[in-house]
Amino acid sequence: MLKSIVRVKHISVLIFILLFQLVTANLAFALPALKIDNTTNNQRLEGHFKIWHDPAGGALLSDARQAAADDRFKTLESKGSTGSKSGAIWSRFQLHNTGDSPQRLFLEYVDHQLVFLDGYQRNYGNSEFKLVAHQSMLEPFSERLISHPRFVSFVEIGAGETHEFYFRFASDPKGFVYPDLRLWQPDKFRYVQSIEQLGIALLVGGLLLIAIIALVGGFAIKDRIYFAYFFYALAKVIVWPTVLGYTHMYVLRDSFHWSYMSLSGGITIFAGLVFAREFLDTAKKTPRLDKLLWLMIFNSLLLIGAALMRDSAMATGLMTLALLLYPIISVIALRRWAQGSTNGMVYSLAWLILVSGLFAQGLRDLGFVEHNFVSYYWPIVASYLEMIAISLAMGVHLYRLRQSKELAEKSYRHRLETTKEELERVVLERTKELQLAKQTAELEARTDSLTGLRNRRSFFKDAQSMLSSCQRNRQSMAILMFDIDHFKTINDTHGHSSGDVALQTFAASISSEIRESDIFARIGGEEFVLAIRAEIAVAHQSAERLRKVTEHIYVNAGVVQFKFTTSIGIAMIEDDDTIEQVLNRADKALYQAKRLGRNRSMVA
Ligand SMILES: Nc1nc2c(ncn2[C@@H]2O[C@H](COP(=O)(O)OP(=O)(O)OP(=O)(O)O)[C@@H](O)[C@H]2O)c(=O)[nH]1
Repeated sequence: MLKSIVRVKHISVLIFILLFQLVTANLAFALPALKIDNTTNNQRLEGHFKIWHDPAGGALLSDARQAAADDRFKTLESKGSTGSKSGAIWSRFQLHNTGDSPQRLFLEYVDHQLVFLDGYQRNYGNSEFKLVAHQSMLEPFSERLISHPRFVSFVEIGAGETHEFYFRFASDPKGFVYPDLRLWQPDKFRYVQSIEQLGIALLVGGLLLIAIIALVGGFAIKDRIYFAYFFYALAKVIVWPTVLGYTHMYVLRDSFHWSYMSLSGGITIFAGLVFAREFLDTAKKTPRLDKLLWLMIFNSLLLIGAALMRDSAMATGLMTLALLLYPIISVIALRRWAQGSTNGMVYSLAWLILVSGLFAQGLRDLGFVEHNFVSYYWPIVASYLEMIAISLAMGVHLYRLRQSKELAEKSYRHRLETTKEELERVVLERTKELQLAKQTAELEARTDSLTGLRNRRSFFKDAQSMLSSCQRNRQSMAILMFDIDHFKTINDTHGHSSGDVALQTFAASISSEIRESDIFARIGGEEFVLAIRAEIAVAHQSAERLRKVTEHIYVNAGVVQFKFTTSIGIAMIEDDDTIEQVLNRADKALYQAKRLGRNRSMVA
């Protein structure tokens, strides 16, 4: 029993579905009129219209009406657009005002890519069609009824009335068209428009800020990567408002041309590729892939050329090629990432975001992805996010540059410090050496090299100061002049070197017998002189003592030893004496001593 009830229910559902399909397929205009009233706002017509493709593009309203009568209007099958088609797409729909007052509405075209829009309206069943929209991108922007980057038309429907519409969408000569409109209350439309423009202004302003910072950075750091980044950001500042229609709305109000979009697009692609080369350092790190990048740069230059020459077919082809080649950058970035480059990692991510935006736009235009808020704005947001990601990487780049500069400065300071210390040490060492050399030179200048005693010059200097001091203090001073006896014979007998040893031994022996304050010097070959502070008697005693000391000197000359004696001349200083005068007197006394038989001392 229960089973049969379920079966009957199933059958009735099936019959209902079949009947529904039969009815909907046979009705020329199966879609019911869209109900509107004063609450209608941001209402898309999608699902409430049917379309007809006119491949030649020359069909008039009468042709479209005939197509409708022949049931040639079909439901739009794709999600995004009608795809790239030549000619025009006609859409047909009805609006029914359920309210008790007339409705004035804005009909906004949902995309910015349309070139022509025509619209016809009539009160269903009685009146003739009238033209409610006749817009063209080729017309100056200033002539638009409602100032907006996308086409906006105005319709009015009386209370309780149903109106029938035919809208013609065309992109000349071939293009992507999404035949959809949005209904707005005019005041709400203006409010949403200002919000949208604020959002776009913020994005573009952000890009401009990035461009300025990059430019300042370029001048400050003198790194050309920042200039490349500035150029790229600036190109984006130009391309997005141009593509979205704002450039024509605010700047080029009277001169629309599609080539401006291609030109700004070409420049942006070119700038992006130049920046990618710098940022990823492809010339050095991936030389083979770098050649592909050059190819892409060449393609972007051709695109710029085609846009300047206003060759639409060539520009479209080159732009498509440029976008199709874009994934190569991702490959390069991934390759650089694999090589351990942080820039490579960031760029892989940034480029993925950008390509996803462009991909979304492509899929939407081809009709694979729904035309909605996200698929409409994702490309520009993605393009912006790409710049943010790169900005972060540039920040990191700057931070690292600063760090390595600080490190270099630190090690430079350290090296400087070490070098300074080293220099100071060397200077100190050299100064010491120089002082020592000077001392040695001075010593040599006043020393007799054979005996180590003062030489003649030094004796005169030191004896002079002793003389002055003694004359000042009225002290006695004596000069003892020594001359070794028969020294020539010593030389002749024992050899010159033995004579030298005799002189050295004599000098050492006498030196050890006198006071430190006494001035002893060798002033000639075998002549020595001693200056002492002493009375005449003491001087004489000293001379005798030293003479006796000399008698006991034994000189070792190989197998034989020999002795020698010395004669001494003594002279006392007198007032106003000079050293020479005293020496002369001592010399005379010495001569006396020699004459009297040598080995004796004589007072002058
Ligand atoms: N070995 C050596 N001999 C020297 C040096 N300087 C001078 N003589 C020698 O000393 C000798 C001095 O001789 P003389 O002036 O004739 O006097 P002397 O032979 O000592 O005779 P008297 O002075 O009269 O006792 C010379 O033969 C010089 O060549 C020296 O530095 N070394």
